Amino acid sequence: MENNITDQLYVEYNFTVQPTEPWTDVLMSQLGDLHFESFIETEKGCKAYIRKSLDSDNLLEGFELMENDFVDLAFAKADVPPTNWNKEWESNFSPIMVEERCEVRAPFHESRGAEYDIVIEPKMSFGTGHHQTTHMMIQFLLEEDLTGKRVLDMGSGTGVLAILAQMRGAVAIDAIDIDTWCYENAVENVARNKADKVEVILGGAEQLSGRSYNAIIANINLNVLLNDVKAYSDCLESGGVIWFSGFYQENIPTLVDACKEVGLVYDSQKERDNWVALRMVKN
Ligand SMILES: C[S@@+](CC[C@H](N)C(=O)[O-])C[C@H]1O[C@@H](n2cnc3c(N)ncnc32)[C@H](O)[C@@H]1O
Repeated sequence: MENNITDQLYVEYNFTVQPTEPWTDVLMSQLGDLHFESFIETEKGCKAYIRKSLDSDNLLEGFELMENDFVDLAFAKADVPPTNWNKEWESNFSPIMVEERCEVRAPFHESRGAEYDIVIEPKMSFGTGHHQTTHMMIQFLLEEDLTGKRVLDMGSGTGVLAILAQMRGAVAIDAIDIDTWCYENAVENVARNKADKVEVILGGAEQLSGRSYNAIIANINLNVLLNDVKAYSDCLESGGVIWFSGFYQENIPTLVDACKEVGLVYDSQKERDNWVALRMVKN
């Protein structure tokens, strides 16, 4: 399996975005919904990568941003030569430290002995702690006492937040992701960090029926959160906490309104470069 994952074939879409602000961020967020797995910002927009097996000639037909009058979008695409993603990461991935307490590093980085030392081999999955949203979720988890709690990490990516939840005392953690690649990668990272209370599950909100949690982590994107917020709330116990991220400051009222409808009350927020993370509590 290791070789299959490292040597998958990818297609690169090189996007020109006019104006780049704020549209490159919006574009990357929306491409995530179309199964693009990683992004590199460029001066003129971004490069986005999708597995060749998920690409098609008409992939972007009907894509909303292409028809948006406020932004000019153009792209060129090309096959990426077979790549050893482990090697790529070795040259690109620097360890990060959050609040001087939680380090997220790759296996080839030496440990600095942080209170929470998480080893992640991200390959093509989201969640190295470098992204603003992951960083804020780590901060929230460091502030919360999860002792004895049952936790859901929805949209778990590399599994970094589920692993941290166990380190913070959670006794049962479900890490659910809709993407097969993320699922496989999270299984590996959970084993690597000996996070034996984390169960990795492939799927989306349909996996939640009959489950119940004391706390939920959901770092995904606005569309998915709005669509699935009721399912999340339904499996959160009264008094439970839910953290959301994966959207911008301007989206807060929309999400808070949708939360109100399903009994979730605003508590507090964090911001990083216009990205936001919210802490909400269930009535
Ligand atoms: C922004 S990443 C977050 C990864 C990680 N939790 C972190 O904080 O770094 C969002 C993840 O949600 C997953 N995802 C997208 N839509 C989803 C859905 N409907 N249900 C579950 N997971 C989803 C993606 O595959 C991706 O891994």
